[in-house]
Amino acid sequence: METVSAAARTAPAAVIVAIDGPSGTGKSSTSKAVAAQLGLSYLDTGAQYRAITWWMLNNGIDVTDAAEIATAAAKPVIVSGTDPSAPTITVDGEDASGPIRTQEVTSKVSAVSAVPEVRALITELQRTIATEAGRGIVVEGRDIGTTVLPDADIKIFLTASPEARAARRSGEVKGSDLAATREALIKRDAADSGRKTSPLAKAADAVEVDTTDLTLAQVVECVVTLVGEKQAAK
Ligand SMILES: Nc1ncnc2c1ncn2[C@@H]1O[C@H](COP(=O)(O)OP(=O)(O)OP(=O)(O)O)[C@@H](O)[C@H]1O
Ligand SMILES: Nc1ccn([C@H]2C[C@H](O)[C@@H](COP(=O)(O)O)O2)c(=O)n1
Repeated sequence: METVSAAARTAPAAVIVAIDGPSGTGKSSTSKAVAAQLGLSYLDTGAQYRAITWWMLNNGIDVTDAAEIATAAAKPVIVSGTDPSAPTITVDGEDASGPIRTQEVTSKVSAVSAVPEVRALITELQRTIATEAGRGIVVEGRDIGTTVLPDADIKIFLTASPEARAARRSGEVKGSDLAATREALIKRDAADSGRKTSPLAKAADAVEVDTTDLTLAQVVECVVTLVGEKQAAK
């Protein structure tokens, strides 16, 4: 007869939460808060694409040349720390959390992340991290529900008007130009939605949450409730 340990009998099943959406819809803030509240790990997949872009820029790779990007893609070692209260990202052992947020990286990341060889490597890394998260994980990005974790327990697609998203982003940087921020967001979303390989898209079975008129606390409560309902129905 098969024996089951006491720990295995009592341990709750790991829960996988996929949160996708365009830039500035609140994916990172929401995902971190939900993960912290539910005791889950957290993975910012955008940070991984930013990290590989930063490495390419630092290593003289022509980021307008897809073939050059593809050839170099496996060289950097990217490590993500998944504690929602202190997420980390290193490239070849170096802390990259600051440099990956520069304007230069933001303006180049869509081109680098569109290269299929980059996506294949980063997707594999993301799946390994999700598999190893003992209690479960909240993974946020653009293609998590459609491609990276199509069997996620719950998929959320966050949206917000371009005006609300631009206002949120402008609020982070003193003196920033609201119209220019809005145009930059729209341009990056168009590039991310228009690429051939796993574009930004809502999975057919994702729940869409429009955050335009919701506070961050309301969005977090909404997602925590949806996760709870899904787990209760299991
Ligand atoms: N519901 C909300 N109401 C008001 N501000 C919010 C809300 N959600 C997030 N924010 C703020 O908007 C900004 C962008 O949020 P966040 O970084 O979480 O978005 P994101 O979708 O992860 O963006 P990106 O994809 O560009 O990384 C942050 O300053 C955050 O504090
Ligand atoms: N799953 C993902 C996550 C991110 N990207 C790309 C596209 C984004 O413009 C960029 C930066 O993401 P952010 O830090 O703004 O969330 O990374 C992707 O292609 N797939």
